[in-house]
Amino acid sequence: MTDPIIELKGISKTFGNNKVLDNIDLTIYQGDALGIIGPSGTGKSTILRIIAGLTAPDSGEIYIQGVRRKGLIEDGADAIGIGMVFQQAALFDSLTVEENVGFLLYQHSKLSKRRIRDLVNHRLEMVGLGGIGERYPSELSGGMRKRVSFARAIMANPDRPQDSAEVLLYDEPTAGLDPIASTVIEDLIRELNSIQGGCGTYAIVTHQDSTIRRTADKLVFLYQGKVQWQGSINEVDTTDHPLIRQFMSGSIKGPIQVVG
Ligand SMILES: Nc1ncnc2c1ncn2[C@@H]1O[C@H](COP(=O)(O)OP(=O)(O)OP(=O)(O)O)[C@@H](O)[C@H]1O
Repeated sequence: MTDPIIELKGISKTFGNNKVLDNIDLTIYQGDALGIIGPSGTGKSTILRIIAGLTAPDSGEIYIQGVRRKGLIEDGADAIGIGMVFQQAALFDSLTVEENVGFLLYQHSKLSKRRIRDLVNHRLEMVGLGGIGERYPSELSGGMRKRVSFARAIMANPDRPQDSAEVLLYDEPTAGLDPIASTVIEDLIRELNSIQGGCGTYAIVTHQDSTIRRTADKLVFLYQGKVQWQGSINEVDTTDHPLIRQFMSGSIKGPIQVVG
């Protein structure tokens, strides 16, 4: 087994009266392809935001490569870069694709415009969108916008390699996509996992069966604030854990309360 790259210890988070995460322990190892699954509203996105340093837990500790994180990501950089691909591509509509992908480099680096353009083009090629840098997000399909947001998440500054994302967090990257567009994104997630300059470790939140099966090696199942089950992708079909059986079959009968 490789070393832990991210460790959550005793993480709790309450919104109002809603205790969303209740003393959660979770470890992500170098090279993990971890799927986080569970019914709606069980705190999957919240966990990703806590790992990314965008949301503070109420209690508990977060270790990044063995170093305890203090505060949020804005309070100090982690030892490794952690990138997040959001459910909505979250691109700036008034900027071109190139300006979106190179946004942080244009804002914060001393690299020349030409150098940034080359780096952006390379990333766009990695996601299969070479040559579209001049277009605006409104001119792209939903799947293309997601791929552009991938390119932005894996953008690296050669002057600050420590800022490159070593861990990527995907929040429902295939939600709302047709099955073929989903396959393109799923393949991309896997490819980024293996190619040089990609992101070797990732966690993915998804409801889509194909995405669970094609992108995750390990799974954690969240429900009622707790990690209720962990296992490999193969075990998801063989375990007789009642929560997993109900969830994977989509049955309304079982221990998971049907909301609405
Ligand atoms: N900033 C916030 N303020 C108040 N409540 C919040 C906030 N963020 C999340 N919540 C609540 O916390 C709960 C968990 O939300 P979260 O988005 O993490 O769930 P999820 O498992 O990702 O859900 P889904 O599968 O539907 O996307 C929900 O009840 C949500 O309404």
